[in-house]
Amino acid sequence: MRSLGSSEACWRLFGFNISERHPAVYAMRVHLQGEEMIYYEEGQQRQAAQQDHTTELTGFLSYNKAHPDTAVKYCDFPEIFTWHKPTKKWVPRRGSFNTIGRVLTIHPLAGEVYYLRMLLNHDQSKGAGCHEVLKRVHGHCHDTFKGACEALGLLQSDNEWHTILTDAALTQMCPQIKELFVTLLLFNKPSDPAALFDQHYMEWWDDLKQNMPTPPDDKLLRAMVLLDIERRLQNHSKELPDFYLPTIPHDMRQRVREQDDDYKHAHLPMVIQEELAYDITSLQSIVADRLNGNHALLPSQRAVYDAVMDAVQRKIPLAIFLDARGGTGKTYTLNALLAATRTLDNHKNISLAVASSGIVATLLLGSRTFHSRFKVPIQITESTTFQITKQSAVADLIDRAKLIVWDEAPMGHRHLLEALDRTLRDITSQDLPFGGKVMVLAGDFRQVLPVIKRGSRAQIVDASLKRSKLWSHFTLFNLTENMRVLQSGDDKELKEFDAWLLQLGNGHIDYIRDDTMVLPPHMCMTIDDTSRNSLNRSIMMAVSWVFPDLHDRKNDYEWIAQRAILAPKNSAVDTINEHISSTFPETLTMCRSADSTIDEDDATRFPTEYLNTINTAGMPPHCLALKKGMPLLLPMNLNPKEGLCNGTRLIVKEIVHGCLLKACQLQMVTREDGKCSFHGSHCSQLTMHSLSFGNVVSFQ
Ligand SMILES: Nc1ncnc2c1ncn2[C@@H]1O[C@H](COP(=O)(O)OP(=O)(O)OP(=O)(O)O)[C@@H](O)[C@H]1O
Repeated sequence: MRSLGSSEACWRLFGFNISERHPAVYAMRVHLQGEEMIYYEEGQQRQAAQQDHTTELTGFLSYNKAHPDTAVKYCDFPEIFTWHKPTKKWVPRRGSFNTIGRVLTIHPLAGEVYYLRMLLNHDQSKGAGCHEVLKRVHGHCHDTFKGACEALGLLQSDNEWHTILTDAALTQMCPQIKELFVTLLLFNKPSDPAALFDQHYMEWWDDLKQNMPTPPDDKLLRAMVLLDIERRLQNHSKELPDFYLPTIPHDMRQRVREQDDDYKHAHLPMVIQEELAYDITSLQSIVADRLNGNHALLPSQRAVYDAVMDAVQRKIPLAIFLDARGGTGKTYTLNALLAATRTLDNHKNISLAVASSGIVATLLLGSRTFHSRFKVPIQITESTTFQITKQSAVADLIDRAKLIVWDEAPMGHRHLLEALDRTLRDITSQDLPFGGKVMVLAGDFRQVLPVIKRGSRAQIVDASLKRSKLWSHFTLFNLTENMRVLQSGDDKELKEFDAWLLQLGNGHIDYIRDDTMVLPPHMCMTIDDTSRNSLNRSIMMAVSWVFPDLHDRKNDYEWIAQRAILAPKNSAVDTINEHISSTFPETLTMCRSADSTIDEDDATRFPTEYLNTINTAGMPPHCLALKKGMPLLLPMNLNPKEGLCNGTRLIVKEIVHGCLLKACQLQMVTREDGKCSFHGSHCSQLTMHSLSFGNVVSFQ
């Protein structure tokens, strides 16, 4: 020890403690039955064997046996009990010493004892009176601790996926099961997808058999199921080999094409087929309604429509920016454009729609996120290029597209626009802005600008599209009439809110300080003095202000879809969730992740219980406590095509085996009178098991 200064030197001279451990950590032994560690001097084996071998673990088991009401986990025992060494017994703690227990770390290669340790850290150890009881899960006594861990969903294994697929075969239609399998592949990384496929594919072909003129043989049906899975994976830019699934031999593909009408024209890449598969009648009726129907485009909307249609039909380059704040009919106009252009050229015209966020992508006809459509890398810089090769199917699709629509474009970094320009010039081999395509960008610069991590105002402004050298190529169109307010009739509150929002966006609100402003009183909640100083009470008040009588109104989707609580930190979200969940009388289901290190050697440095405690931004918590009827918000783009993306609202309907969630999706629909309302659509299935960082569904 070196004393660095006079104060440190004095401290040392006076003999004060130079280290302290708080709280005290009690190391707890773990061993299999009858495998307690015994220490003895050489030649003392006999005496040692006759001694009392009680350890903390056997003491814990005996205590539970004698006191069946003790429901405390092994690892939590030292917080309430103290280990009396002379008698080798746990006795209730008298003082309020702050001690925590840590079960000694075991390497995964140690076998059963490693899994025993896992169970001792789990609720399973509560009240366990012997080793065997730990193996009993849901009434079934497993042969091994590993089996018990698997049954509890604590291990990365495919067993639960087998169970889910078996259950699905009994209750669901084939296309739903195949979609579920694709979700498993994409987000849960089963360890042996080929084995899962081989075991279950026979239950997935009923829908394919129906269209066949003659009964197909098993080999052909297997190829057809694989082809179906391949098409579904391609929607997510994935292929069968990405998941070690068998590929389909060329002659089998040929046989499928000859047999099945659906696959006859399958010579075009899937991404192109998808863009040619719109229901033309419904597109035509959208166009008819928006040109001449009861809800015809306003003159300002029509001006955009006419300019774009003219450019597409005459095949001349055009770049438009549609500046429109929320509710002015941007999506309405863009959908009219997409519908009209897709019916051109004998319905063979391709128009691509992309949006900066998943939730906006669900509102535009046939839209994808900008990132997924153009394969944008995660890090974007000035020289970024999209991961699209000139020979790829996506390049072919982009080359065929006559119109590209990008909604909520101001959220995108100018580097994205510039990279898109380079990509389009390269794919079309035309040295014109955006390769000579008709580009329609839409959005509102008053809303969210590109997110620059810890960026200053100047850096954010510099990242905006307006700072791009390409901005000068855009012609500006404006939509100013707020249709949402207009449709509401004489809703004074909505009108006032719209006016206030506009003032805010234009920077005309009075700020108290740099970034602090006073909200209008009707937007604020009043809080009484007693609640002001108590975080929990104020959270409870906020919850009942936003969601009064939630449980009684849990089926009122319109009402639920109109409210949300935003919180800056995961910890606050957890507190709010806990409070809301406690208002539901239904049984609580705990859905836990199975966390493990990628490298087994790291397992001793980062034990499972430590991984379970990690709760950072972008990562779901280890434990999701769900109840039937609870509203949820999905925080990631899971399957935008099915409407499951960051921001989708769901209502819990059922939790199967603690790892599959069946939830009703709240979707916005435009009614006959042109107004929008929410309704609960089909039941979505989401898997909820995190097998490694980042591939999980979570709810907040
Ligand atoms: N010309 C129109 N005739 C009738 N209804 C319209 C018209 N234009 C827009 N609407 C309706 O106004 C509402 C708002 O339109 P839309 O959702 O397209 O606005 P937006 O600008 O995309 O809003 P946001 O940015 O908030 O998504 C919708 O219900 C839409 O059906």
